[in-house]
Amino acid sequence: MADLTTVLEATGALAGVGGLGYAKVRAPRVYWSLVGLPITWGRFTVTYGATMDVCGLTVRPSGLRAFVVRNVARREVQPAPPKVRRVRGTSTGLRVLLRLPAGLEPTDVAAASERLRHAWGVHSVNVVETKPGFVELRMTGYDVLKRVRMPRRLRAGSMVVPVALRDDGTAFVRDYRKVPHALTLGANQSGKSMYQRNLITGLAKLSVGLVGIDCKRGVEQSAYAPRLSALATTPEMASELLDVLVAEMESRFDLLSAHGVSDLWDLPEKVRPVPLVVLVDEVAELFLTAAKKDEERRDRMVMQMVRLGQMARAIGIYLEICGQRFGSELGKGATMLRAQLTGRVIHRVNDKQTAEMGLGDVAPEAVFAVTTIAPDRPGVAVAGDSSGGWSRIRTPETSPAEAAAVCREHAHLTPELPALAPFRPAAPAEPMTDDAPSLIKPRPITD
Ligand SMILES: Nc1ncnc2c1ncn2[C@@H]1O[C@H](COP(=O)(O)OP(=O)(O)OP(=O)(O)O)[C@@H](O)[C@H]1O
Repeated sequence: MADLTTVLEATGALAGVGGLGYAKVRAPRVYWSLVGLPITWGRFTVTYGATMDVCGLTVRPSGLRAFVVRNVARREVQPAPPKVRRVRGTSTGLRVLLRLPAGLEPTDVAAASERLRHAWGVHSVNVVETKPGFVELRMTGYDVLKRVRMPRRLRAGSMVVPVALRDDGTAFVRDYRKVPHALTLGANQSGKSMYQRNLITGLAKLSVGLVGIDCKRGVEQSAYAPRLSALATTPEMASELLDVLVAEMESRFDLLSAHGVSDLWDLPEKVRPVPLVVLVDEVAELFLTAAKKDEERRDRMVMQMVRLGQMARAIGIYLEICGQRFGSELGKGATMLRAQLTGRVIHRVNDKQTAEMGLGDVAPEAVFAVTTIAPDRPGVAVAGDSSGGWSRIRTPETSPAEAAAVCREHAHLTPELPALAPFRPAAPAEPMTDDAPSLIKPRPITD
């Protein structure tokens, strides 16, 4: 009987270990919540002081403080680590809020993040300054970018779109009012289209007008036709569409000045024009010219895009440009346009020069991170903006059919914009399936 009990206990224990092993691989969130989080929390609590000490993150209090608080001379007080203000477990990691003492700054803690990661046995440690004097250590217990699951609670806003997951487990959002124009770069098969698809899926649900420029004959964007207010599929159409957008920008500025305001969002709601997001797929198709005669049109298009980039934020027209490279080889004005696109999402690229094109001017420390993106991780990218901050992100998998279905479902949100009506694409006749992408023809332009 005793033997049977032992066998049953051993079998139960083995099943438990097997179950945990399975959960670790197949359900890392569950494993983290049940096993990783309690262990890490305990390890953090026990070793915090010693770890901060060996990482050089302790400071000796000032003489005055030593005297007032402890009533002893400064040399008698041991260096102390930052005060822990809050510890919070999440489904992907552990968050610790620290109050930095005088003499320590956020960059000191960020510089030690690799050492902290090893000390506490977590996948990554990101350091975020939450307000002056406070930093949050965002630890992730496992590689959250391996299989992307977006957080349940997402930041919402009239022009905020969650697009991907950051490696600290938070959502990466495109906030058009904060970063109006953006550039997405990446080599073939790096995940640019997936990124655009996630973006469109989010944008389609908002009260915005979407304008597509896809000079690969619309292979990517034609599927979104029901939700597009305009679509250009050739450089000639794109040139005419950009002229119309610039004219729209000028008339919106007249509206602003008539109401004595300088920003679209300051207009009374009933007269406020709908914001527009202009999505340009494979920008090189617009810029490259086969013949001398095309150069004039190309230069005009670049100029119109630069004008939109410089001024259109105030009147709610936002640029979202995507390509494989974006440097001076694209011609006159290309780098001037790139400077306006301060949001950057750089996927795997073929050479360091392209990574520098993408991030060298806004977040130079992130250039190296781009060069380390593995080819077997499509969809992983480095996102940076002009604040100098950057993070690794990865989009969830969204199929073309899913994106097309969202566009169909929200077709009723497509605004009627008379100026863009000639460019309004006809919707595909059949709903698109994943196996059979359907192409639609844009309506011919009529005068
Ligand atoms: N976030 C992701 N997670 C998993 N797989 C992804 C992700 N992003 C992209 N992929 C896969 O990688 C492959 C290439 O993706 P995608 O078509 O988006 O790349 P691309 O950069 O647009 O390529 P191209 O320039 O050749 O059109 C696809 O098979 C896609 O399913």
